[in-house]
Amino acid sequence: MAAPGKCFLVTGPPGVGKSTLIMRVFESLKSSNPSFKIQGFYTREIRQGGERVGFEVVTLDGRRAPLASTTISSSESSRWPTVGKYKVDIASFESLALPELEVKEDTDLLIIDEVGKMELYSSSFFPAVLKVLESNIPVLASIPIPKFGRDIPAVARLRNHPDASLFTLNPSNRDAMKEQIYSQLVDILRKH
Ligand SMILES: Nc1ncnc2c1ncn2[C@@H]1O[C@H](COP(=O)(O)OP(=O)(O)OP(=O)(O)O)[C@@H](O)[C@H]1O
Repeated sequence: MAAPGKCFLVTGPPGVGKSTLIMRVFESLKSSNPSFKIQGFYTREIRQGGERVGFEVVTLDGRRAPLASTTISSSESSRWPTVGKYKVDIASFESLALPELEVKEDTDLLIIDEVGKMELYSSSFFPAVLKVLESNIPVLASIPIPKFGRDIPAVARLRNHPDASLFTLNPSNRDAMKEQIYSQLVDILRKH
């Protein structure tokens, strides 16, 4: 079992700065010690002509794969689940994200941005996240806030996990939260 508090969960409304915080913490950790072995992925928008047409998943070392799109309409994609106007390409997500969640002997930190509705359409994703939590590896992840009062069961489970510390962002506290998370993580990683 991971030591208490080794799972740092960042949450808050859409656009509040969860991904920005996670990437800033990642960059600060890497510049404090380039030999820290940090792996994981983040999700970013795909824009065309100023319009959001989908999302892609990007590993911390820069490999990319489509996650969801408004523009794909093949016979295959007609069976894909939808989130709003986006069709979720589960196979593409899994091909990149699942190997990234495999903890290696020298892994210091796992970054997962985010554990959200699209990602959770993969039935293998949440078990892989729980497996990371069961290892002794610190985790920095983002989770959505409940929408219209409805919580995603896997997200609720993560939030209530005994190893989880929750950081709820707003525009006034996000820079201070970044410093707080960074200083706690750098301490843990130095001892790891
Ligand atoms: N600390 C900050 N200072 C200034 N601008 C910020 C900060 N954090 C985020 N932003 C800006 O706010 C916008 C949204 O940030 P970001 O994508 O990190 O939010 P998010 O919470 O991850 O969004 P989503 O829920 O849609 O994934 C970006 O344009 C980003 O540059």
